[in-house]
Amino acid sequence: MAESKKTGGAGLRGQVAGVTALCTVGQSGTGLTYRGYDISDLAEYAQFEEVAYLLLRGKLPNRQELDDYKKKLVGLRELPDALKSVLEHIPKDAHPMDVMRTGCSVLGNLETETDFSQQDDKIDRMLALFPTIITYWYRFAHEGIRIDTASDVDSIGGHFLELLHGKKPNELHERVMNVSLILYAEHEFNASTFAARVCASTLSDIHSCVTGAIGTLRGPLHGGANEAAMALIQKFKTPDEAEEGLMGMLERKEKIMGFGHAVYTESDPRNAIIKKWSEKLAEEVGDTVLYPVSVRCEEVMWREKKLFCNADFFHASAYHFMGIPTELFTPIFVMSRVSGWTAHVKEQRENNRIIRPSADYNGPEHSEWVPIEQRD
Ligand SMILES: CC(=O)SCCNC(=O)CCNC(=O)[C@H](O)C(C)(C)COP(=O)(O)OP(=O)(O)OC[C@H]1O[C@@H](n2cnc3c(N)ncnc32)[C@H](O)[C@@H]1OP(=O)(O)O
Ligand SMILES: O=C([O-])CC(=O)C(=O)O
Repeated sequence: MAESKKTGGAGLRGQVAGVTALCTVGQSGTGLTYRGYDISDLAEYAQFEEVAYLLLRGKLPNRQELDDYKKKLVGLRELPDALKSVLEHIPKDAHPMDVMRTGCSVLGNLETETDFSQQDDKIDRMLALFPTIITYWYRFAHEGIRIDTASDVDSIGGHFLELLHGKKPNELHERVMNVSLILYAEHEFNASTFAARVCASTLSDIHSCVTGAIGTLRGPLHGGANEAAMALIQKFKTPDEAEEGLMGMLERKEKIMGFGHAVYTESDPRNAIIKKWSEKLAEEVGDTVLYPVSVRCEEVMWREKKLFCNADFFHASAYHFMGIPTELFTPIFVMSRVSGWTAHVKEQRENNRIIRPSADYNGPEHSEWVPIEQRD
C-alpha cells in the first residue's frame, strides 16, 4: 500500500472535515470510487447522465429511469431570454469561467430556489443549461451569431460539441466527452466542493453554492490547470524540446500545471483513462507533436520529481484534438462537476451544522488605540 500524504500543516491537508457517502479518493494511494463504483468501470460502461443520477439520486438508474432522466434534461436546455440578454452583454475577452459564474448567478435570480424541496429541479436545470450558457455566449461574442440552443443529441457532452461547432459530433468525440464528464464529476472534499459545502452549511440557496464553487474551481491550482497544461505543451515542437523546457522550469522551481495532487501519492486513476482517449484522438487527427510532447512531459516529471499527471494534463491534448478552444476547457469541468457539487450540497443539507473552523491567532497581543491625528 502506498504511503499516505503528509497530513497537518497548511491547507487543512489530511484533516477530516465532514462525512460523505459520495466518493473515496486515494484510499489505497490511487483509487477513486463514486458511491462504491470504481471510476474505471464508470468510464468504461456508463453514460455521464447515469453517473449524475447515481450521485444525485443515490443509486444507478434502471433503463426507464435513465431514459426519463435524459428526456427531462433535454427538455431543460432552453435559455431564458433575460439570461440570453445578459450573456450578449459580456465582452469577448471575458474569461469563460467568469461567464459561467455570472450565468449561474443570473439563473439564480431568474429561477430562484425559494425552498429546498425544489433542489432536484434546480440542479437538473443547471446540468442541462450550463453547456448552453457557455456556447451561446462564446458563439455570440466570437462569431456574432445567436445559436439555436436545441439539438438532437441527447447526451450533455454531445450537445455541448454540437452547439460549439454547429454540427453533430462524430461517435468518438461524443464518447470522449462522455468519459471526460464522468472523470470530472466528483472528487470528495476538493477545494471547489468544499466551498459549495461551506456555502450550503449556512442554508444558502443552491445557485449561491454553485456560483461560489465555480469561482473556486477557476484557479490554476485546481480546475484551471487543464488550460495551463495546454499553454505549456503548446510551447514545445518536439519531445526533446519539452524535456529541455521542463528541466529548466524545474531548476527554476516553477510549478508545472497538470502534475501532482493533494491526496493521491502514486498516480491519479483518471489520468490513464483520459490518456488512452487522447492517444486515440491523436491518431484520428494525425498528431505527431502534442501527444508525444505530453508523454515526454509525463516521463520527465516522474523521473525527476516522482510527480505524476493529474486528471487535467491529458485532458488538455484530448480537448484540443476535438477542436475545443483552450479557454473553454475549465467550463467543461463545471458542466461535469456541477453534479458532484450539488450532490454534496444535498448531503450537507441532510445533516447540517454550519461549517466554522477555528484559527490559530498569530497577530499582536494587545494594540493600543491611537487617534487618527496621531498616526504615522
Ligand atoms: C482536478 C484538479 O484540481 S487536480 C490539481 C490541478 N492542479 C495542478 O495541476 C497544479 C499543479 N499542482 C500543484 O500545484 C500541486 O501539486 C497541488 C495544488 C495539486 C497539490 O498541492 P500540495 O498538496 O500542496 O502538493 P504536495 O504536498 O504534493 O507538494 C510537495 C512538493 O512538490 C512540489 N510540487 C507539487 N506539485 C508540483 C508541480 N506540479 N510542479 C512542481 N512542483 C510541484 C510542491 O511545490 C512541494 O514542494 P516543496 O515541498 O518544496 O514545497
Ligand atoms: O481533489 C482535489 O484536490 C482536486 C481534484 O483532483 C478534483 O477536484 O478533481
